[in-house]
Amino acid sequence: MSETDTSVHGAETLGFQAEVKQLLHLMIHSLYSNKEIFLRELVSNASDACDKLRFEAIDEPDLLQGDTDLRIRVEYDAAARSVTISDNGVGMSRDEAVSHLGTIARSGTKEFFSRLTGDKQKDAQLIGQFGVGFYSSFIVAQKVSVLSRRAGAVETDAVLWESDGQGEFSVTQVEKADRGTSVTLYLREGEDEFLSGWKLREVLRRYSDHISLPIQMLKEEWDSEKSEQVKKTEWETINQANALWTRGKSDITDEQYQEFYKHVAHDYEDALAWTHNRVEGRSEYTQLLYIPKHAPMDLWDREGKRGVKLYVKRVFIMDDAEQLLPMYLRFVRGVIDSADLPLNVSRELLQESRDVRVIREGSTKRVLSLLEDLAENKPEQYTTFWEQFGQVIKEGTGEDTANKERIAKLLRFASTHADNAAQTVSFADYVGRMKEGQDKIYYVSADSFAAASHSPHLEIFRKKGLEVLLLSDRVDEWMLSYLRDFDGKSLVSIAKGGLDLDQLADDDEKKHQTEVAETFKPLVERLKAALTEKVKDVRVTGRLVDSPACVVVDENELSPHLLRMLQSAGQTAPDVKPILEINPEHALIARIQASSDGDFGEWSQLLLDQAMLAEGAHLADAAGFVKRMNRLLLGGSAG
Ligand SMILES: Nc1ncnc2c1ncn2[C@@H]1O[C@H](COP(=O)(O)OP(=O)(O)OP(=O)(O)O)[C@@H](O)[C@H]1O
Repeated sequence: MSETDTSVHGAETLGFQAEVKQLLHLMIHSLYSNKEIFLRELVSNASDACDKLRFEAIDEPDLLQGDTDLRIRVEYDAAARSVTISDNGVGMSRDEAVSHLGTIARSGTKEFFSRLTGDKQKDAQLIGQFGVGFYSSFIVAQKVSVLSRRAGAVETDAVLWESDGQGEFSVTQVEKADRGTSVTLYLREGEDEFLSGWKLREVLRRYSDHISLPIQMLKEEWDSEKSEQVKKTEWETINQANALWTRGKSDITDEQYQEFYKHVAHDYEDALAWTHNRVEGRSEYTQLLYIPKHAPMDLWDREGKRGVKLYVKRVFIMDDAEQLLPMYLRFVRGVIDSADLPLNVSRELLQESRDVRVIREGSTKRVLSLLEDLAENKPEQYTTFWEQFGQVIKEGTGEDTANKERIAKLLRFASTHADNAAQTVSFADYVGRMKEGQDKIYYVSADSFAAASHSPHLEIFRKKGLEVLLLSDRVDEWMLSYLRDFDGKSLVSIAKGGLDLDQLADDDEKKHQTEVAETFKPLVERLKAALTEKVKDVRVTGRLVDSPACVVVDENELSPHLLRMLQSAGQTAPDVKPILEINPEHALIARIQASSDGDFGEWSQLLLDQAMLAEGAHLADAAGFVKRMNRLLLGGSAG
């Protein structure tokens, strides 16, 4: 928070929050090559301020005080070397100016600062993602003055906020004849290019044409006597000044769509893709929804910002209307403009509204179609999307049962096919590569990709050339509890239950397995007796090739990986004893079989412990394991 320093002639000097100072410094250095964005940001703020006023005036029409033509004006003064952006929007009170223009109160702030690297280019991108906003004024201005009067406040109760962007700002109570905000930038040395009507018009048209309010500048005419452009007293509107989403698709260029995205999403980068539709019939609404290129800083913050902007008949109602899209599409940004909702709709009302339910279902379908289109026709873009938002989409399998099948088709996994961590395999790819006789989709889940891809359970699959999906995202186990099959093929964990690869084994193999099980029966019984408290069962397996043993759990039990996740989340997890499976072909099994009764207990324990370790478990008695292993390595006896 800011702290009060001095109070001179009614002006109060306050310090910026530490993060603001840091951000200002970074912004000036990292974003200089794209300095004209300050104009976009200030116009965007002015437009938001007008939207807010229009919304507040629904309940309190007096706020408009007869001045109902909301607009934004841009002026320059060559002599004073200043540019001013003014609006007749909602304005700010003194306290609002202090907190909005002196601090950053946004979720994801901590995360943002922790990710800065000092590398100009990378940081510029991060700042862009974080949102540059008002502070971008200081890229070109050595001093900024904000004069503002809150709608509803009296003339004498306006505020003048001033700063050179160095660490402090001052606020003074002043008079202002009309409502709204004027931001004046006193340009730095060398920034004179913005003292030109032509240049300002060019930048405004490029960045702010989508703004639905008129953006006005004073008319200029060429004076041949003076040989210069001369300003008139009349204002002219330099943008189209109608809401972009109400225009026909063919009247909007990609650049205009992108600039509008930056305005609604407060993003600095282009969007990855968008979908724009007008829905008519029983429910009438327009949606313009975008998928960003980057996950926001607060994607995993439950309190984080989400949702789209809601308009009712072109009147702005609220930012972040969460009810308009399901949680797993929380990264989508954009606008929904309803013709059916009442103007005084509240957040509570949104929760119960049938119209909202219809909009939500319709919008979800549109976003899914957009993603399907990317996946099919623009695979590179889909890869970008998946890297950023894949884990969130997986939540949809549990959250949105109605669309579960469509969501399942959008999922991508790592698998033993490419054997790297990139999640590029769809269920359809997997099914297309299934072996003859294979009727299941196999997967293994672990705490990390490395643990999954080194799982001993994979050995027989690798040997037989059967593909296995390698799952290691935190959300995977949760997803699997909802997603049991795909296209009629059940999803089967290779670490659970007695693996039934019978259809894939030939007669000789089957015969061999039965014989082996018979031969090793006595050893199995000995192991069971030695590990009686620690395992549920011991059996001979055909699933191992290089490892001597592994642990599995029963089909209907929670996997060890899931149990560990529950424990680390502080939940009480049931006590599940594993089943120890041994590889009869392994030399270590032969060694154990030959060990004396005195050593057998130690060997059994060692076998179990190493199988647990390979599975990713933490041993309760790791020191005991090490001692035991060393003793046995040196050929000693249990003593
Ligand atoms: N012209 C204005 N009229 C009224 N309030 C304003 C105006 N400009 C800025 N503000 C207030 O200051 C706040 C901070 O503005 P700033 O541009 O830094 O961030 P933002 O618009 O919230 O987000 P972003 O940084 O992503 O643009 C705004 O949210 C708004 O409350």
